[in-house]
Amino acid sequence: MKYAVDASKMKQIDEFTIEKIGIPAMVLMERAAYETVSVIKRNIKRTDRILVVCGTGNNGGDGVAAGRILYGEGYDVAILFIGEETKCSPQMKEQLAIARNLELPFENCNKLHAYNIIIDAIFGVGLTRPISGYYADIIEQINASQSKVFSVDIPSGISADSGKLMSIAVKADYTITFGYQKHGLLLYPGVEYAGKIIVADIGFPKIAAEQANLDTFYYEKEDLNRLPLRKSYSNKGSYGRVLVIAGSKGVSGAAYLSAKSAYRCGAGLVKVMTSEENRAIIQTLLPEALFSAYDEVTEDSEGRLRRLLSELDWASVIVVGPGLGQTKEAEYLLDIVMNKAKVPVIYDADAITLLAGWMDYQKLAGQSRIDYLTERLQEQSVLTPHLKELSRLIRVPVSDISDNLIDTAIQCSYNSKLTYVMKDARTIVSHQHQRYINVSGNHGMATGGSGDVLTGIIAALIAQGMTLFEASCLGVYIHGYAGDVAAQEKGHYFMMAEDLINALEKVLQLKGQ
Ligand SMILES: NC(=O)C1=CN([C@@H]2O[C@H](COP(=O)(O)OP(=O)(O)OC[C@H]3O[C@@H](n4cnc5c(N)ncnc54)[C@H](OP(=O)(O)O)[C@@H]3O)[C@@H](O)[C@H]2O)[C@@H](O)CC1
Ligand SMILES: [K+]
Repeated sequence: MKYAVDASKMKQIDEFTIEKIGIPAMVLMERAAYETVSVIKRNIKRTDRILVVCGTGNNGGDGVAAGRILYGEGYDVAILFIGEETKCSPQMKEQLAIARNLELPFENCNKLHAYNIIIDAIFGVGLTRPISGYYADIIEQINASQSKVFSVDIPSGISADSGKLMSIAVKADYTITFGYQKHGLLLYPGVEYAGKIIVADIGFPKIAAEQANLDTFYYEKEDLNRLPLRKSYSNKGSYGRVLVIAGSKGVSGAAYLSAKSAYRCGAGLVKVMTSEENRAIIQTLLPEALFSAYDEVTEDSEGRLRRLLSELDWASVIVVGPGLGQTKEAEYLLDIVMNKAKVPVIYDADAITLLAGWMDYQKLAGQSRIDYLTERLQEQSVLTPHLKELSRLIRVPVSDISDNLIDTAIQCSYNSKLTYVMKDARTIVSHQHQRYINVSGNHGMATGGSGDVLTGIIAALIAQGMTLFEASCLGVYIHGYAGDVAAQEKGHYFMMAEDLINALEKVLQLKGQ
């Protein structure tokens, strides 16, 4: 697990390190410059011509210092300073003075074509507003050039908070970022502008991060070790009972995919509760699953309710929604789950659309939709909307959500015990004040049934004892990782949901490696 920061958390860490610990800003800057140089040297040739493009802030200072170090080692380097010198930060002023004392060449016009390596040190985490004028012209020229581009801390023009373009941004081949990953480098489109990202340690002490209360993290391969332990002395009862309430007349795929994924991720028992019509197909495709029909014709309504309640009591975790439809029947089932379930519930797909529809007809008496959900659903609930479903749920346009993914996640879960899994190219899992940004996965996963697989994986992890938040974060990571394996084996066009389930075999075997 690694933390990622936004601009304000990074500033808190900087300030604490400089002011409370006493490490001078220039020391940090020199270390940042050395780390930058070390990455550059590994990726260029001695004969290359290097142009360092610097802005007025400390990002520019890092760039000038890196240029000076390379110059000292005999590289062919020039500095292009853009901006007004009177506006420079104190450290940038010092770096410029040092560079001048050493008679580093300064380029005073933008002859970018004469250089084949560009160090982008125009803006870092201090970028606060859209870029225009001369700055935008230079960035355009950098992007049009054939040069290899190294961005210092973050590609200039990418918001460190959201990953969005502040009108235009440098397209880098490498980004050397200091101390911590930035939200903007993990989120789209920032990811695509950053190229290969190197997180460099420049000596921020641990205590600086602790006092900043870092609250956003991501997983890497070693986090697969978080998978629940399996004991040699155990039986199927030790690994939980997943009840998948899913599917409708003639719609069995979603229920099948969810249930199979739950089994493949280690759940002890999985029961599919679906329409009687799906009995034959589910029992043929997945004979390991128990079966229960929610529309048994021989039952009267009381008998049916009794059986539904006993199924809810049987389960240690419930999935409701995949392929369930939005009929009266589906509403009835959802209503019972919401009111009677005493175990964790994952609300997915049609269940989320039905919840949104209910809220449309309710008089919420000034209560926000997020607060209504918090009050109405059991604390032990996970909601897994993709952005369109989330938009219907909280009545915020998709474009606003996608422009403010992290802020939306904070709003949803800050005053709530619910866990939100906001599914997108970078899925965000949010629970109270913590957020997880998922970095596994690829566009090949944008295929029917992919979400049903995810739901089954999360359910299995909850069934095996993980908390809802942990299970959601790890479930999303595993799902994406399986997508990466499937893409490697089958290709982005060809792969489909069943391939994700098959790829789980390889992913789960990575635990302990
Ligand atoms: N502090 C530390 O300890 C360490 C910091 N480090 C480095 O410092 C970087 C952060 O430095 P920073 O805070 O000085 O901000 P930075 O990104 O250089 O840009 C701010 C400048 O840009 C300007 N500006 C902003 N938007 C603009 C626009 N649209 N168009 C035009 N101008 C615009 C803004 O001007 P103003 O808003 O004042 O008009 C200001 O002059 C960080 O990313 C890392 O690389 C490392 O050395 C490690 C130690
Ligand atoms: K930069």
